[in-house]
Amino acid sequence: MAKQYDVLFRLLLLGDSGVGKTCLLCRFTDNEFHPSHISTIGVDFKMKTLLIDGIKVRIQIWDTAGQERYQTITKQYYRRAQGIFLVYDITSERSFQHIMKWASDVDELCPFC
Ligand SMILES: Nc1nc2c(ncn2[C@@H]2O[C@H](COP(=O)(O)OP(=O)(O)OP(=O)(O)O)[C@@H](O)[C@H]2O)c(=O)[nH]1
Repeated sequence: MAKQYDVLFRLLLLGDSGVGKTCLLCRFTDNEFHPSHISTIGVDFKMKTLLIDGIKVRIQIWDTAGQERYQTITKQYYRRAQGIFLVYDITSERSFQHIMKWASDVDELCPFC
């Protein structure tokens, strides 16, 4: 059976609830947009495989809940990530200001990320 991928990258989306993390992920993996906001519960993930210079690169993107009540769960995923996207809503200054808080959580839990 042919190998499904050559390399795997695990990436993580972080940011306040409602900033559009799930929408970004759906657009990237399925090229779809769903206007309703259904809050992510805990963590979810999607994958996409790209062919780059003949190498099959599988990207596994973990979509985390922005709501504070799920942070005990979501923080367990920081260390496993090889890259982290900090997401904010360009129409919400508050969500932009909170990026500092998300970044400091990452620094604390995952200093070598
Ligand atoms: N106008 C506009 N609305 C967007 C865009 N991206 C997302 N939204 C809307 O923003 C809302 C929240 O999007 P989600 O992707 O569910 O937000 P989230 O960050 O995953 O939220 P949590 O799962 O609660 O952390 C939805 O109602 C989307 O329709 C965008 O680019 N433009």
